[in-house]
Amino acid sequence: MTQIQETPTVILPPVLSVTGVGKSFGGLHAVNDVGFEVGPGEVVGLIGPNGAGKTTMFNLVCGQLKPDRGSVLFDSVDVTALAPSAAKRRGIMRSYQDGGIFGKLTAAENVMVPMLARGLKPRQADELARKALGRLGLAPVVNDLAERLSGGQRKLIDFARCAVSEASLVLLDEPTNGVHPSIATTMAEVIRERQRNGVACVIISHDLPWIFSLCSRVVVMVAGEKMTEGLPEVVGADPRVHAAYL
Ligand SMILES: Nc1ncnc2c1ncn2[C@@H]1O[C@H](COP(=O)(O)OP(=O)(O)OP(=O)(O)O)[C@@H](O)[C@H]1O
Repeated sequence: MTQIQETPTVILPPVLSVTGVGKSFGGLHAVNDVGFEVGPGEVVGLIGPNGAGKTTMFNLVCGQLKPDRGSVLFDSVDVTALAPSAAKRRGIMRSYQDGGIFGKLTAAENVMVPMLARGLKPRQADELARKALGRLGLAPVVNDLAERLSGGQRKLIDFARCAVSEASLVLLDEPTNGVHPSIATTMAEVIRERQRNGVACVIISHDLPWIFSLCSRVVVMVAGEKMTEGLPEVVGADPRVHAAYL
């Protein structure tokens, strides 16, 4: 009789583990007792109406803000008290809602900065930067100063910078804002490619069709609290989520 051997299931520890995190500004609970996990190579959406606390949550994860309560573990190490530069060195990379780039540098130079910082030769960094920007439709403006470019183009520079990083966790804040839908599709392809290389990603977006098609799981925040989390199709059909957006 043939014996069928079961393949053992390997459960990898989460790359990011946020537990009971809270942050208040004066009397305002911007983030109130929120927890969620992100597995290695997982792409998770973070959605919610304006003022829900999503960007504050990113600031708490990457060390830009210190939580009043709770903990943030990255690769099973407590990074709650780490400075942003230390979090970055450990492998957490983020993009910013406003593009967060250097206006007096060219588009290519902006993308090169983190690559040079990690020791790549200028020529190699320049080549990779141009390639990443070209893929996002920015080939004609690679040599233009970032301050001369549109908000959408600056968002793409910020995205390209994340795409070429060696981070194992990337936090993207409204990456498709002001971006043409065809380029948003290319961005999703880039994120999936990074995912296949084991890079985990948390994405804040108000573009629900885009985020639902990309993520394996969606966390919903409303007024500083986690309302729910689950599969995109389940979250998308939840009347509480619809009500929160209305
Ligand atoms: N540094 C700060 N000082 C005071 N209040 C702040 C600060 N940062 C955020 N807030 C407040 O905390 C709440 C949550 O803001 P946050 O930017 O995290 O929300 P969000 O979900 O990212 O919103 P949006 O989708 O509009 O970007 C808001 O009421 C905001 O005004």
